[in-house]
Amino acid sequence: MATHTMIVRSSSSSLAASSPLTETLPLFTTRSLTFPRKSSFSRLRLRFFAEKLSQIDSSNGCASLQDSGDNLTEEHDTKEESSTLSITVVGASGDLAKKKIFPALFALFYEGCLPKDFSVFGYARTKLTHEDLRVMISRTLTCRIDQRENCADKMDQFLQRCFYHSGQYNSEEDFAELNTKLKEKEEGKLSNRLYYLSIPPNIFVDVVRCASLRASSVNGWTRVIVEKPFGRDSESSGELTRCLKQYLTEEQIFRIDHYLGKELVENLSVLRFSNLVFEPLWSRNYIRNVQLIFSEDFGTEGRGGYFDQYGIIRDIMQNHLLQILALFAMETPVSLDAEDIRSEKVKVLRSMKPLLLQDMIVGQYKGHSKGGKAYPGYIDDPTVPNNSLTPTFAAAAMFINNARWDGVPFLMKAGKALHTRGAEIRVQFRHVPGNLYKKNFATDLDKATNELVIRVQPDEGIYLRINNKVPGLGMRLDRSDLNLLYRSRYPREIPDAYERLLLDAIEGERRLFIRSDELDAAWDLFTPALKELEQKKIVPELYPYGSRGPVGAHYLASKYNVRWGDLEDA
Ligand SMILES: NC(=O)C1=CN([C@@H]2O[C@H](COP(=O)(O)OP(=O)(O)OC[C@H]3O[C@@H](n4cnc5c(N)ncnc54)[C@H](OP(=O)(O)O)[C@@H]3O)[C@@H](O)[C@H]2O)C=CC1
Ligand SMILES: O=C1O[C@H](COP(=O)(O)O)[C@@H](O)[C@H](O)[C@H]1O
Repeated sequence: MATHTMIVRSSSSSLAASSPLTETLPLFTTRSLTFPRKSSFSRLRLRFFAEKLSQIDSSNGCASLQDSGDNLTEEHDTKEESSTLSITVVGASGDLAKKKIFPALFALFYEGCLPKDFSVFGYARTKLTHEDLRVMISRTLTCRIDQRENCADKMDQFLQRCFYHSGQYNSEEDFAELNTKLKEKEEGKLSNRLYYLSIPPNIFVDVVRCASLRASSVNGWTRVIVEKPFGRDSESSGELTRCLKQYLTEEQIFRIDHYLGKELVENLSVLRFSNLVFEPLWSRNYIRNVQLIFSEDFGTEGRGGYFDQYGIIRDIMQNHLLQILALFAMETPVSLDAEDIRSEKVKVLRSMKPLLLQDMIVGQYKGHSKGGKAYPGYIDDPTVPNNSLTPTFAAAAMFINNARWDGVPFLMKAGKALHTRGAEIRVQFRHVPGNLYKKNFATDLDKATNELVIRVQPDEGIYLRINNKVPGLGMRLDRSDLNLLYRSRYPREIPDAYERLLLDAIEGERRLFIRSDELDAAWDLFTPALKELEQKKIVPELYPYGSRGPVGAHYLASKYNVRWGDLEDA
């Protein structure tokens, strides 16, 4: 096994002072050290692997190390014994914390992915006791596989490690008190601290300042996961990054885009780069268009206050869909290392043309009654102004100015309160030149093109639409699917995106987090059109709650000779 020797410095007490080096290998103090070359495979995963290998039938979460070939060293074990991990969820009383973060932490604990010595702190202004927090959290914890043994015991054990501290987000004193409580739990051991900012963005900087000055680790690493939105446009995003960097190094900032943690999005690179059949087709020579589609069958219920400031383009397109696009379209990275992958993503984003207003349409849902039930319109939400022009739906056509993708439309569509919930990538291939069977398709040769669909959610799957002879004496063709349905092929439940991302942040793995130059490139693509949209006060096309969205999306697609694949499926 290849090894690598380096000198590792001890980390310092301030968040900003923690160097990339100490970030990478935080558990070690000044000395020369030999560690496995495959450093992205963490000690936690390795330990889990070593302990559970014999019990696991198929890989999931921590067991993903089965083929790593790395060995555990006694040194690693000893270091882990003497270190602690504290995870502080800031905004613990909120929706995301309850729905996603605490359940993901429990799932990691349940799967044996957290270190032996960890504690979870909730921090928010709401006055709660430890017990109140535990009761609140316990309502949303589930065991991955129902009836799995020890689930109730595991929940109790997890809840006993959860604590609460009430404080203001801009109070250094309150964070100093938090620091005292964290230290009590850390019992003088080497302490690593992870903060999850599950709060509105306008208080990110206050929290980072207070945590940095008063509650960062003195002898281990301190990392901060920042939830989106990262600004509203290029300027505000740049300003946010600048402010955060007064207190944190880039290596300490983990900008989360939870779509990158979704199984099928992670699989994109595997599909492309480890199958000979796809990569040769992955260009303008064979691909006619690519569609990135997101839809939700519910409105902004309860989140109108946030949503009205941002709208669907900033909420979904500029981040989730654009990130998928970057992974889809990037060139082969030099390696699977975070920096190599992120550099390729930046490159492709910077090769894209900024979105033009004429290549975009916007919509907003209106109230609708169906089956005796009334569904409210967007502006019926009391937290949304009556005259709001905020889009709850948008479609856009984007282009990449490079040799691989020149002229290929990348169409995005995202909407709330539509007829269904789903997220998918659709790749429509070109026509077969001189198709011998064209008479079998009547006049619509478009119907004969192949389509690859990567269904991110729900019911994860990948299918390739091909033309096939219908069995029989005649020569009739139909389109059939070569179908990889995850629930049949991999019956284990798929981990939630937040589990993967939390584990990565704990391990210092940055591959699935957004680097600041990626963020800048992403905003540069959307900022001009967003500004124009708002300056011109473009009125969104209304569409009924529960419908397929505004008809403008079809006109936009047909401008580029494209049909939305999801509608053909319907
Ligand atoms: N909810 C979701 O599904 C998703 C959320 N996000 C992002 O995650 C973060 C958290 O989201 P979510 O949990 O929905 O947010 P919430 O609105 O539920 O806010 C989280 C907590 O922050 C505190 N808070 C809320 N508003 C303010 C305010 N104006 N000033 C100070 N404190 C406030 C409240 O705690 P207290 O009053 O107790 O201090 C609240 O419980 C946001 O950045 C959001 O954009 C990202 C993806 C999905
Ligand atoms: O980031 C966000 O994502 C959710 C959708 O996430 P999913 O994992 O449930 O698909 C969306 O509802 C929300 O508006 C947005 O902020």
